[in-house]
Amino acid sequence: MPGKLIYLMGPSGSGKDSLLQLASDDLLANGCRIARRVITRSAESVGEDALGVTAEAFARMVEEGAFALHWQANGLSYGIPRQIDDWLASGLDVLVNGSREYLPVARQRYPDLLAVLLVVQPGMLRQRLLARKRETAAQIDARLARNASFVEADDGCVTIDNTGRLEDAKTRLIDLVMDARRRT
Ligand SMILES: Nc1ncnc2c1ncn2[C@@H]1O[C@H](COP(=O)(O)OP(=O)(O)O)[C@@H](O)[C@H]1O
Ligand SMILES: O=P(O)(O)OC[C@H]1O[C@H](OP(=O)(O)OP(=O)(O)O)[C@H](O)[C@@H]1O
Repeated sequence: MPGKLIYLMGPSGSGKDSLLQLASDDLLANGCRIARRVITRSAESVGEDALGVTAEAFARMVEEGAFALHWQANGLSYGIPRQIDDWLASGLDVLVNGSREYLPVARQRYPDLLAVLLVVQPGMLRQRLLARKRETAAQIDARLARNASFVEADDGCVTIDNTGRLEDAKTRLIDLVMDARRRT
């Protein structure tokens, strides 16, 4: 029986990377792999367990068919390795740190994916992005402006609120993943 693709999205600063890091052991223990992204961001500033590559290397990987999914945002290119298809075929669930903009394309390729939207109370994103100290003030403004173009949630996705403790968001994520597995 194929596994389930869990597509995690949320505005920049909502806590996707933090949540995946905190939940990684429990996800693994529950038969869910986390896809390691390839990003055209320097290794030092990747800030997650991603592979940083040059734009040229990324373009080559696209040509070679290295990615199951790939998109561009925030001036960067992101790729999800094809390996996820082997995991899914072998019955493992796979969690992807995805893009809200790219969701319709991802849905075409994986019609049964579970879309999960991580949200925080308005006003808190800037605070969290500033605390992260990865982007410049201008980059933070651009990321906040980008949010205006997305609806908060639709019928096709479930939400996790990360306004409070990250530990609570993790509990909700694990529940969702286990529930999705039971229904597959
Ligand atoms: N529940 C939380 N409470 C307080 N700070 C948090 C929480 N979740 C994430 N953060 C912090 O917010 C910042 C943005 O989180 P991050 O995981 O990088 O978000 P994203 O990957 O969605 O852009 C980081 O500095 C992180 O430590
Ligand atoms: O279409 P959107 O939903 O806006 O998403 C665009 C991209 O931004 C995030 O990446 P990244 O990890 O670089 O940014 P973040 O850490 O600031 O969330 C997200 O994971 C997407 O790859």
